Amino acid sequence: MITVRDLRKHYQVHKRPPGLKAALRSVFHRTYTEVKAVDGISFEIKPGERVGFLGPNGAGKTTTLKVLSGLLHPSSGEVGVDGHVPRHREDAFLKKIMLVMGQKQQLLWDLPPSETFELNRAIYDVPSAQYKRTLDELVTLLELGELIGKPTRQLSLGERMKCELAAALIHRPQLLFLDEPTIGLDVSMQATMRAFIKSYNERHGATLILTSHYMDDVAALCPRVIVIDKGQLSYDGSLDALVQRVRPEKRVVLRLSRAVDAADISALGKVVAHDQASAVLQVSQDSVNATVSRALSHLPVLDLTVENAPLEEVMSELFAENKAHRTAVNG
Ligand SMILES: Nc1ncnc2c1ncn2[C@@H]1O[C@H](COP(=O)(O)OP(=O)(O)OP(=O)(O)O)[C@@H](O)[C@H]1O
Repeated sequence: MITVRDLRKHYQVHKRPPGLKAALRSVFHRTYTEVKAVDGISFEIKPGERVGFLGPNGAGKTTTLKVLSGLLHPSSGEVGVDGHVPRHREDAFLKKIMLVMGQKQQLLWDLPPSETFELNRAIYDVPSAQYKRTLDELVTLLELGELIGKPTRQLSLGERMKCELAAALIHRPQLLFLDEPTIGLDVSMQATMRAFIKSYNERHGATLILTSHYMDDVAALCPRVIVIDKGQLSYDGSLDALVQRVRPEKRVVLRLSRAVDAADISALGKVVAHDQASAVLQVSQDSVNATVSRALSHLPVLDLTVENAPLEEVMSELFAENKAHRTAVNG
C-alpha cells in the first residue's frame, strides 16, 4: 500500500542574525542553513495496517505525512501510495486518502458541519445513496446528533474534532493519515475517538498511520510503530517488541490494606513508588513470580497486578538512547 525509499526532505532556512545592523545587512547578503526534516527513511506499510508514527518534537513526523499525502514534494527518494506518486495529486489518489490534522480544521467556521459534509460530498463526487449511508453511520457511531446542525464556532473542541473526523470520512478514504487527532481532548473524548478510529479500520479495512504524543492512543490503536528521531528511522516493528527491548523489566503494583515500612517494600525489589496505600516495584522478568509470592505472603495485599513500564517512559528512554548515540557518533 505504502512504499517509502530513502525519503529526504530538506529545507533551506534563512539564518537571521541577531541585532538590527546585522539584520539589515542580511537583507542584501542572505545566509541559509539546511534543516534536514526527514533524512533518509525507508519503510513499507501493508493494506489495513494500523501504524503509530512516533518521535520527539521536530522529529519529522508531520513532514513525512505531508509528503505521503502529496502536500510536500520530497527533496529526494521514492514514495508510492497504492500505485500513485503522491505529489502528482491525481483525483483517484485524492479520493483514497485523507490527512486529518488535530491542530488544523477543515470545517467552515460560521456554518454547521452538515454544510462541510455536503461540500465534501460534492468535491469527492460521492453518490447520494452512499453519502446518506455513510452519514447515518458516522452520526450514530460518533453520536453527532444535533451537533451537525449547529454553527461550528459554537461547538466545543471535542465536538468539533468528532465532526472534523466525520467530514474527513464522508468519501470513505482507504488510507487515513491522522496527525495528533486527540490533541487537547479530555480522556473520555480521547477514548471515544480511539474506539471510533479502530472500528473504522476494522469495518472498512482502511490503512491508518497515526502520530500522537498520547501513548494511550498508540497502545490502543497501533500494533506496529515506526519511530523517527532527527529525521532518521530509529525503530520499525511491533510495539510489544519495542517495550521488551527498551524496558524488559516488569512492574508489580500492590494495593495495600495498611501502611508498610519502606524497608519491607524495598526488600522485594526496586521501589518505583510507595505511599500509605500502595507500592510499585520494578523487577526483572525472571523474578516476577518470586516477588509476587513474597509480596502475598509478607505484606497486607488487597490487590496485585503485573504490568509493563508505562509507554511514556519507554519512549523517553528510547529518545534518550538515540541522543546519547548521536552524541557518541558526532562528538
Ligand atoms: N516549512 C518549513 N521550513 C523550515 N523548516 C521546517 C518547515 N517545516 C518543518 N520544518 C522543520 O523540520 C523539522 C521537522 O518538523 P515536523 O513538523 O515534521 O516535526 P514533527 O515530528 O511533526 O514534530 P511535532 O511532534 O513537534 O509536531 C523541525 O525541525 C521543523 O522546525
